[in-house]
Amino acid sequence: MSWGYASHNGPDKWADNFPVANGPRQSPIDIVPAQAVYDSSLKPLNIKYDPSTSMDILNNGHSFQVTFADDTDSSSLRDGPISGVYRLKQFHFHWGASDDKGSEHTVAGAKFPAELHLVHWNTKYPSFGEAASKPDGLAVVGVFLKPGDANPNLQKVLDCFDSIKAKGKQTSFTGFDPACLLPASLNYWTYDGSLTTPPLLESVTWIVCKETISVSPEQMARFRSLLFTPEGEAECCMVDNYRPPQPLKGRAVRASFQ
Ligand SMILES: NS(=O)(=O)c1ncc[nH]1
Ligand SMILES: [Zn+2]
Repeated sequence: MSWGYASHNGPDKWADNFPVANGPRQSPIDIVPAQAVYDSSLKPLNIKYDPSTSMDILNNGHSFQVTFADDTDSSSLRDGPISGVYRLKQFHFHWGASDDKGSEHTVAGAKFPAELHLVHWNTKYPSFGEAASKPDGLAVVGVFLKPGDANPNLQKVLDCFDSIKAKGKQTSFTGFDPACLLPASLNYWTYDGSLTTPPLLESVTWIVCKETISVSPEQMARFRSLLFTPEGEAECCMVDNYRPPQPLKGRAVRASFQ
């Protein structure tokens, strides 16, 4: 039985196979801006991505992800709340069956229809796999999607959904610069957390942007046209692939802005 987002294998069941699900630094969380502490020592995010590192786009049965070549530092994240260089490995999204839900982090209880995650690993470790088990191993930049005008940069990703509709489908996706998915302002909240999917490893420095990017209703419909299921199986729409907020357990959330 593998994990998923249904009632029989979803977030409430993950602790059965992944006991860290009840750990001290789980993600996502509800971010309460009024309780975030402004930290003037936090640096601006230093993000440099090289479009030639984008490789392919895959439906992995939980989300879709765009994977990057991470054998050099050419697509990486520096500064912000982290030390050293973290390489971009992949980005993916989480979304809902309707616009009233879908994000993993919430802001003073407010949910967004979708959330983008850009996953980076600390190059002080030899690989993503190694880094994923270390408390300072990963850094994920989160961006909320807000209903509004169509997002032309997002459309480039959505246009190849016909070739990755079912679980396991993959297609080439080169020359894409994920920086075009970032909001104009890189003001952020940051806290120590975890992967929001099994194995839920407590190795993530979360960097959640305050500013949102736009997505149109038609574009949200495209997200919801993907399938959790492989070809040949009864079709199950890929929707509500988000984990709800987890207990803060005394953690501080810092803000890079006043
Ligand atoms: N959703 S997440 O960014 O915490 C993640 N990345 C890889 C596995 N899970
Ligand atoms: Zn994610």
